[in-house]
Amino acid sequence: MDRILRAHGLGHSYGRTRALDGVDLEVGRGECVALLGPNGAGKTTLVNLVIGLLRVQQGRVLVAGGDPRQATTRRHLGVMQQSMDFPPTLKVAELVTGAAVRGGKKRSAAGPVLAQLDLTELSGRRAARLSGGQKQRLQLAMALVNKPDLLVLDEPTAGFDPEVRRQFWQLIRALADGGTTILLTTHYLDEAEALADRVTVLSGGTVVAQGPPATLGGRRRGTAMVRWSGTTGTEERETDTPARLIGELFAIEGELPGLTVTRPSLEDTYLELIGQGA
Ligand SMILES: Nc1ncnc2c1ncn2[C@@H]1O[C@H](COP(=O)(O)OP(=O)(O)OP(=O)(O)O)[C@@H](O)[C@H]1O
Repeated sequence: MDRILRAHGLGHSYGRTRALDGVDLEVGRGECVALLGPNGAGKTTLVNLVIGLLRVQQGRVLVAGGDPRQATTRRHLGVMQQSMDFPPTLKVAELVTGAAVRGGKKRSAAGPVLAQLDLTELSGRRAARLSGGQKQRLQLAMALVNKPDLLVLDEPTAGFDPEVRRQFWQLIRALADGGTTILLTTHYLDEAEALADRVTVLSGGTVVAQGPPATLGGRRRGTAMVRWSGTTGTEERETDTPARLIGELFAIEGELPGLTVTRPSLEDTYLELIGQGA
């Protein structure tokens, strides 16, 4: 697969704080990859290395084959950061046009992107006065106008109400389905599940799990817990094949009062992975 992002062996410290330690991350063309992890896991540090805001201390990062600290490589990136204040006088269309011109595109590139993100009617509005959800769409328009090879979204829905979050998910999903390559960070497991083809879970600066959302945690997710009331109290067994185990138990016990079968949810698995499980 054509890799748009290749990061290998990344380590990063702020003074004595080890923020990243030996992190590998790859994103293939057309993939949507989520970086999931609790506060302080190292997500923003990793993103800042990918977008060239931080200098690499240890390891290597290549975006579209180039060093993200170089202006020529940054042209391949579209970035939406956690918060952005817009200058008080600038209007929506001016900001998107400005972003196009800075990226070496024609001014006319702005129109289709404004339409795509449902911003055409807001073109003449001052950006600073938009609602949170509208500002977020504007930031996305500014990131997309240069048709980036990699779109980077750092906690794109932090602080939004559920409806705005869901609308934004639809937008991102449509972009992903249209072939845009996306790297996003999130605290929210449901967001990673809704959007990402692949999830990388960071905790304490290292990758603790990687894979499609449904397979997070590997085999543990498939493991079921079978419980029943035995003569000496509650009995429990872990198994990958609960139907077979129950059949065997019935054959021995004759009956299994209070029988329950539970599987860990993705949420349980995630909390366990980041060391906050029960
Ligand atoms: N500029 C900085 N100076 C010192 N320490 C920092 C700096 N930036 C981050 N850190 C520390 O590095 C670690 C990783 O932080 P980072 O912001 O990358 O995590 P994060 O996963 O993005 O967290 P959050 O979800 O809270 O944004 C944390 O311990 C944090 O306190």
